[in-house]
Amino acid sequence: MESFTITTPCSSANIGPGFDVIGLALSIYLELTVTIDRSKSSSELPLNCRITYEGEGAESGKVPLDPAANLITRVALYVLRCHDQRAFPVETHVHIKNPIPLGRGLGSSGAAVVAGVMLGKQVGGLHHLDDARLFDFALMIERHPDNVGAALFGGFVGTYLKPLAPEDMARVEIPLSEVLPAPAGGLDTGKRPPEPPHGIGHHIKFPWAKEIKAIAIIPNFEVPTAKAREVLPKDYPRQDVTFNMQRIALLPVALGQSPPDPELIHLAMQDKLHQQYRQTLIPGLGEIVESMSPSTQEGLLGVCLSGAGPTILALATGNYEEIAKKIMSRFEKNSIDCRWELLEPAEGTKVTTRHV
Ligand SMILES: Nc1ncnc2c1ncn2[C@@H]1O[C@H](COP(=O)(O)OP(=O)(O)O)[C@@H](O)[C@H]1O
Ligand SMILES: N[C@@H](CCOP(=O)(O)O)C(=O)O
Repeated sequence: MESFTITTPCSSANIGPGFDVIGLALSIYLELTVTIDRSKSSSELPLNCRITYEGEGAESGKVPLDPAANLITRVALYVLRCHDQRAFPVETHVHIKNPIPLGRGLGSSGAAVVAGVMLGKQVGGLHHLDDARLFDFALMIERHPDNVGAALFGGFVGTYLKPLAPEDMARVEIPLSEVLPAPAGGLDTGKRPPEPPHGIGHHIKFPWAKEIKAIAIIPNFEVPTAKAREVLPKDYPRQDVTFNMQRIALLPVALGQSPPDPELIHLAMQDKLHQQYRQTLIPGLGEIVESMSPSTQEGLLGVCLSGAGPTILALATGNYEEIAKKIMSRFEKNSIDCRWELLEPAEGTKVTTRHV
């Protein structure tokens, strides 16, 4: 029996001005425990794989257990099929433990995609795939690099896409439905799926001041990221773009400096490219971002929408509960219940092999 565990952190993307660029891996971990019984020569299981699931959304059955429909195993199959392996090894069991809330702006899908590419690599024995190449595979599925970059590499990262040659660009623009075909019969067309071009995405790690912790205030409703991207405009006024560029030039320096400078961080976390448009989906967002500042709240550094929301991320050096409760009370005015968690920067995706 072969057994290994894949651990992938959740992430908060954007951190204010860094729309689709900046990501922060945080300490809630998706965990896959995988066992493969190599003594068996055939399997009755669909695609040779059995999935069990515990954690967020388990009771509502939101996460499919069919390996042709589950995001993690579909991504693993994509990696396998790009290497001419049609299914999982015979008798593969994937147990998913997922404490990352779904559709809340904490990168649950980014973590699932990264865990999926790593699963494909491990079960397929594709040891030549290094993290840079796994990033390419992840970017064929989740096409903004901030969450997957943070989930794969860990820490506080800036991510960027390389300008691609026209033929490679065409491959990256292939509709997602062809990269990850619809479930069941459609999934195995017998054709090799489109392989990612090499070096689509890159990242750089920024320092993070040890004093800074992240408070996640998590409302009890979901905002699917795809929906939160639809409300964004296609074009932006030049002054709004300049506003964000000025702040993004400050942000990585401000969050790396020890001791942290609250006024500088608060300024560096302002945004004009996504938050104002997403207010329509997240009642109270505008008021929360505008009303919370270090000058009126001891310990607070800055507040922003986490990813596409609805979670609010507050960075702070103390008074965590007080800050969380203030933000929660603003949501309560709009009849929204929340919970909160105190998180820290996390390392990237890890594989641990066990001998059973
Ligand atoms: N562990 C998981 N296993 C399978 N699917 C998952 C998992 N985590 C997330 N997903 C899928 O991703 C969706 C949420 O993605 P998204 O709307 O991008 O929100 P976010 O990434 O902010 O949580 C879920 O509804 C589910 O379909
Ligand atoms: N840059 C993306 C980040 C989405 O993050 P998620 O955690 O909400 O999936 C965006 O802002 O759309």
